[in-house]
Amino acid sequence: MIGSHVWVEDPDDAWLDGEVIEINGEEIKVKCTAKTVVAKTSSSYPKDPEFPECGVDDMTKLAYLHEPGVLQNLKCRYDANEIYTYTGGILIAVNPFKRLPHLYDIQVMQKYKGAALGELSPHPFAVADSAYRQMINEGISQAILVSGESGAGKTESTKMLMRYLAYMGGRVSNAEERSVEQKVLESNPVLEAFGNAKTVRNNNSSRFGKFVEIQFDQRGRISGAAIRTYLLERSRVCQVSDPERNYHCFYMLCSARKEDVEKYKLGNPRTFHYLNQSNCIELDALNDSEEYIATRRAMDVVGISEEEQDAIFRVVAAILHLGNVEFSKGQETDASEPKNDKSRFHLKTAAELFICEWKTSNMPLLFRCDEKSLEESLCKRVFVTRDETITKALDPNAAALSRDALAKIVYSKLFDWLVEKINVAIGQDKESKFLIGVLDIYGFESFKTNRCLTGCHLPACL
Ligand SMILES: Nc1ncnc2c1ncn2[C@@H]1O[C@H](COP(=O)(O)OP(=O)(O)OP(=O)(O)O)[C@@H](O)[C@H]1O
Repeated sequence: MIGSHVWVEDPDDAWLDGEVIEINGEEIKVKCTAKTVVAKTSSSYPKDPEFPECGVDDMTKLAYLHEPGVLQNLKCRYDANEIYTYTGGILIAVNPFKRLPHLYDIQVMQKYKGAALGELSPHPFAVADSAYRQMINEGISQAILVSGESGAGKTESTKMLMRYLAYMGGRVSNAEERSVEQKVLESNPVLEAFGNAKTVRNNNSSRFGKFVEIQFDQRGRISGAAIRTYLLERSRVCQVSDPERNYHCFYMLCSARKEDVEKYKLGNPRTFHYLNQSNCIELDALNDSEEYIATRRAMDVVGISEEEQDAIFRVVAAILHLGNVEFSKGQETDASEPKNDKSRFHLKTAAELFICEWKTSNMPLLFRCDEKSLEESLCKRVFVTRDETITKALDPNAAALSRDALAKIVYSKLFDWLVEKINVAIGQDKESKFLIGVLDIYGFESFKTNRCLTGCHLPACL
């Protein structure tokens, strides 16, 4: 109808609103603020002329629940620093990309305690409070799903949920003993050091899914917790492209205190193949050497001993050395061998670092190899049939693929071990009455092509 207000799609601004000034069959002419556009009637949407200036705190209150209406509402709330909005029982968070500490302080937590969902402004504390109340009142375990695009703010929202649950179910612990909730929150830096990396969208992107299970006793007090992780992105260990980085721990270790860098025979990260495939080495807002110290401290807090920490970083360094082993043609047909002295040095160092004195550590024995065995495992493949064992030499390309597969599997085992270790340190309550699970699932990304860049089909690449 002429004079009605509509939304029409726009290639630059996604949606433009304006007034219909002409109708020609299937097409309408719309006068927008900056320009007049012609659009198909079928791809235009009605606009609510009475839409409140500051938007609505629950999308279900919108006169029209369509894409331009939802986006307009989120935008005007965002402009007023209102980053949270409900859609019924679902909370939508828009990443503010700036700290808003007044939204999360203790007074705010107190305000949300016991308030019904929808009574106060939309907030992760309200969602956590509602889950906690339902668990107590109905005696049923609860789950909160946090989902969204990479960089949307899932991990930050998860931390807020955890903080609130810790506030509600926390015990008064003595100064010497750390509470379960403290340990869960303090395990974050360790998991982030080994499971997060810079991606195009997020400088601290979680490259794994995480399910945190908070266990409660009959009285609603936290009695234990467990962290389960899923689908660590293994391919990143060997392949990074501009402007992304590998896992933070590799850069941290290269920037560690001098004695550690010397002990692990490291140096400039640009000299390592697994790091220098991307030009992005340093990050503006992240000091790798400070992060190294902070990670070590966080490891102390979650109960990883000095000896275990050394074992962990030896494996990290060994992976970097392994990545620098290049192969050339060997003497036999289709065989391979380390390319030169430099490759031999890295192979030897990787083998040395992989061998540890695992006396008191219960870390799984990843390797117990000398240089020769490591070389053989990379340059040859062993097939075991019912009657015999066949050893086949691998050409340089295949040897490089075995090297990468080994690096990936070792790294993912190391990550699993760390998670296990954190769980032991936090302590689980097998007798717990109920639990609240928070699932922070891997942010999805949309690429033109989604595939493994090596083209190999090794399971370790998946
Ligand atoms: N509520 C918030 N307040 C302030 N900054 C935020 C908030 N949410 C997100 N950010 C900022 O955005 C960055 C990315 O957020 P976050 O790591 O939570 O995203 P994500 O959805 O978990 O991404 P990925 O799936 O890649 O791990 C954070 O490092 C932080 O700088």
